[in-house]
Amino acid sequence: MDNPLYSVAQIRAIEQAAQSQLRPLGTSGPSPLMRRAGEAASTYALEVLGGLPTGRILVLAGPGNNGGDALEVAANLANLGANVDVVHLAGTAPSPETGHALARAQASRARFVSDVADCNGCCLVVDGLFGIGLARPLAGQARALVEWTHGMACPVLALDVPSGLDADTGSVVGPDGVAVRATHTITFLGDKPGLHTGDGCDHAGRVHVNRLGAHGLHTEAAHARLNAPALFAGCLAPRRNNSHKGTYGDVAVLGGARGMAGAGILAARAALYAGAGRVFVAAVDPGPGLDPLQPEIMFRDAAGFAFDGRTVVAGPGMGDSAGATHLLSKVIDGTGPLVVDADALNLCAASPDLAARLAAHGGEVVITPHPLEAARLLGVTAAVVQADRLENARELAERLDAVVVLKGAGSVIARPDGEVALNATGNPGLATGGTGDVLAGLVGTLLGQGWPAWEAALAATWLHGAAADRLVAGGAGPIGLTAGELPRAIRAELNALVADAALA
Ligand SMILES: NC(=O)C1=CN([C@@H]2O[C@H](COP(=O)(O)OP(=O)(O)OC[C@H]3O[C@@H](n4cnc5c(N)ncnc54)[C@H](OP(=O)(O)O)[C@@H]3O)[C@@H](O)[C@H]2O)[C@@H](O)CC1
Ligand SMILES: Nc1ncnc2c1ncn2[C@@H]1O[C@H](COP(=O)(O)OP(=O)(O)O)[C@@H](O)[C@H]1O
Ligand SMILES: [K+]
Repeated sequence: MDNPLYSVAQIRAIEQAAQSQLRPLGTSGPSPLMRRAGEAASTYALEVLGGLPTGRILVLAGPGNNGGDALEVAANLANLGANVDVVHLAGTAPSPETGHALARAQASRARFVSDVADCNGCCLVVDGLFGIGLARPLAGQARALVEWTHGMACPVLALDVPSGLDADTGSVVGPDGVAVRATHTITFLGDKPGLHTGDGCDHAGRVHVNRLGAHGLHTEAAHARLNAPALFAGCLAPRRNNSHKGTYGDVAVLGGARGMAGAGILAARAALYAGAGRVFVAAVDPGPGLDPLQPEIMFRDAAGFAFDGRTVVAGPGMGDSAGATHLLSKVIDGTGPLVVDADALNLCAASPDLAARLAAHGGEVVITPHPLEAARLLGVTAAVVQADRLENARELAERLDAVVVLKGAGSVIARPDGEVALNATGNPGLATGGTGDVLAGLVGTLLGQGWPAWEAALAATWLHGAAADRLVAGGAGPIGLTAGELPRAIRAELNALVADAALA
């Protein structure tokens, strides 16, 4: 599988298998994995620094095997001639590997110091305090060290996982927890979901994976992966010459409540720019009747609108009136492809009956909640959702028998059978009103062209983020990026992807 992401439990199993495979036959001595981790991380540190530095390198080593990795790094870099300081939080029962690493570091030119008071001028911090063995929030000296790193302007290289971050969930451990904010993370044996969602997006920096030579051991199927065009490339197709607007699907946005017409228009514009054959706004209240900037969009009264045979994007600017609820229940009871977003999700959260009917919907369904909408659907708080985005997205997908896009930094795309993908495109420029409406319109267009829900959700999330990245690269953000700019950028990204796929 491309870009697999492994849970801590899976990494532990891989580690065990690798240890027995790599130990010399018939011996029970230390495995070479920690040595390899140390070598890989020292090489990567020099890459980050652009060669052997003249300045000092500070290595923070914790009590467990993550600390062992750090001590290997300290020994390696010192032996190469670097000026290395080590702060070591010694444990009471180090593993044999960590014992060896400590002896190597002590025998090297690395200087062991008791605190970081005279390390302010260093050119690199190596964070080897805690990895996948983090068991509780950081406190005492470990916490103080992490807080100190927050003031450093130099690169910070985390070993395996930024200390303080939960590798499974991407949340900082503890109600008032702290975690290292790395510029780079080198992660061992396999990539981990927590580095790519929620707080992980701010704490991991650039993620580099090193399998420590343990290839062929990743037999247990990872149920999470990083989203990438390869996962939906099979659905990308160039337009046939002998085609017409009917070939590319009708998208109807069920929205347009009084005072919220803009949300429906944004979803409709996204559908248009993503290539829908015909785009309607089926408005629950009398509204503008025209988008002067995009007169291609057709406005209809939702009450008399024929939703059958069309892909419905329900929710953007739909409101929660009795009329809106009635129309939503009508489209949920239909059989066509369906996107459920925003107000439509809140109505489902408030009505177990609607939610049950949604779960029974006959056609393809993608729901696109932000964390608060997901929380309402699950009957918990947004903080609970954010504390474990993967599991909550999975739970929602299973309950509603739908593909879920749990939005926010590192969007989680989940399938009812438990498969999950994390999306790495996008940036905080998207944290502005209306961008979710654009995503919903984009998903609807792909569904309307016959894409399965999973691929449509993967592609839409990837394209939406890539469009935002394109805008930022061109100077239109992240500050002040507007949702209305996204559709054209999505068009550019989609055409580029289709052209690439045609060449492949
Ligand atoms: N084994 C191998 O072959 C390989 C392992 N590898 C590396 O090992 C890492 C995993 O090592 P690990 O299992 O020792 O866990 P680690 O992350 O060092 O932390 C556990 C230690 O911290 C302690 N502790 C926990 N939380 C704490 C807190 N909040 N505050 C204070 N203490 C706390 C805990 O003590 P305790 O909870 O028992 O008090 C224990 O001493 C992995 O991420 C990778 O870097 C790689 O080299 C590949 C090969
Ligand atoms: N910090 C961020 N990083 C990446 N993507 C983000 C970030 N903040 C928001 N987004 C994306 O922007 C969109 C916001 O959607 P939503 O919250 O529904 O907004 P609205 O309802 O105003 O349209 C989602 O696709 C979400 O994933
Ligand atoms: K670490």
